[in-house]
Amino acid sequence: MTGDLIYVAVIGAGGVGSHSLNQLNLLSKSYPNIILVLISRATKSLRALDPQKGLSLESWEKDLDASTSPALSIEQTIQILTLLPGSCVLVDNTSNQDVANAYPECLRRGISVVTPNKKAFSGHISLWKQIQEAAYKAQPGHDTKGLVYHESSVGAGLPIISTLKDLVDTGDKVLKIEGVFSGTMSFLFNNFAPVDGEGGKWSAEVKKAKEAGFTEPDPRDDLNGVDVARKLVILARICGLDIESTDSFPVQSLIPTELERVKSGEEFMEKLPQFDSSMEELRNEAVKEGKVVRFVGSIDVGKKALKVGLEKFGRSHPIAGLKGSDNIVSFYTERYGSNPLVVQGAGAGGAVTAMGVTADLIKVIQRLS
Ligand SMILES: NC(=O)C1=CN([C@@H]2O[C@H](COP(=O)(O)OP(=O)(O)OC[C@H]3O[C@@H](n4cnc5c(N)ncnc54)[C@H](OP(=O)(O)O)[C@@H]3O)[C@@H](O)[C@H]2O)C=CC1
Ligand SMILES: N[C@@H](CC=O)C(=O)O
Ligand code: NA
Repeated sequence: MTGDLIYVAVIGAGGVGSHSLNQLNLLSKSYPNIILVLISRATKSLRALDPQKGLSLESWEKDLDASTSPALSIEQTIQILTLLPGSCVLVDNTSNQDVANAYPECLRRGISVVTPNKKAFSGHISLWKQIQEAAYKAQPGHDTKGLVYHESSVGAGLPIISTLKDLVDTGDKVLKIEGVFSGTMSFLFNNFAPVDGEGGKWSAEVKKAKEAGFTEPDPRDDLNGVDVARKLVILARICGLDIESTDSFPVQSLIPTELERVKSGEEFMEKLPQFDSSMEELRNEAVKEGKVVRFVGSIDVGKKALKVGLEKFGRSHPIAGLKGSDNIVSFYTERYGSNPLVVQGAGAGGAVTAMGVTADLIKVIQRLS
């Protein structure tokens, strides 16, 4: 399929970003009208000398490594995209707040946004409202505005946001959403407190989750429950609830009190083994009841009540039997009655998260073509 040129800028080339760039390379075989004009990391950037030709999607990694150009600010990136003579898409593969804060400006300038970054959609409600206001809608006066897609901000590539939007847009009434929303927490509890057999050491499992690329850049953002809280805020807002921020409801943190003030993620990881025994107590308490402990979240839409934290489950419960980094999300709605619509599968990891980003990019390209 061909069409007008679509200029793409990718910010962030880490665990998700590198897979996203490699998937973009594959995508460009079917959509030769895609032109990669820049890649930016926290420390360096790479710009196409000729924006009509773009960067090589085959050798982007080597070319970026060899680049001596400094990082670009989001303002510089917007400026570069604004001067291009066609449709532009910003792919934000960072967890950066400044980049997230700039989405309304991008959208107003007609730059579409595709991202797994949760910060914009789960931050203060005022930013969410600015994004909704600035994004394209099929209404007079909106024809020059950008599109925004963020499937991977909840459950990585799993179709959670698209499913919820379809339920809402087709007039179903969503009553409750509940499940396991963190790939990291799922991996940790599935391995630390398995249904069968011996579990590993808590801190060793945290290290493995980080190495596997499941955690946030700073794993404390997973362990303090905020990552799950962010996902719930996003889903609740799609259901029409005006949740002000992640501070608006109870969120259980698994960070030991003694480590709350530790400065760096590295120091935190170093000291975490000292607290393994308190997690073991938690595990043993559940075992005595014939149960396992898991980290879950729920949204009761009618009561506008969100909740994040530990719960115990019987060994035959679907949440107890999850494997790997699997998420499970159950949507209880009027149409689906007492048998919820359930989405389950890997909820973290570079490749599956980038899949959601690339699928969103395809939607944007198809709508712009
Ligand atoms: N990992 C996962 O399983 C999932 C991740 N996500 C989300 O995806 C996003 C990326 O996660 P992940 O790839 O794991 O994180 P990484 O830490 O691996 O990568 C982050 C990237 O962002 C870059 N970066 C940070 N700040 C800036 C900035 N100001 N300007 C330009 N580049 C910047 C970093 O640059 P440098 O390389 O120079 O450090 C790095 O390349 C996050 O928002 C995360 O929440 C969502 C779902 C699942
Ligand atoms: N750190 C997150 C990544 C995906 O959102 C998780 O573990 O779920
Ligand atoms: Na998703």
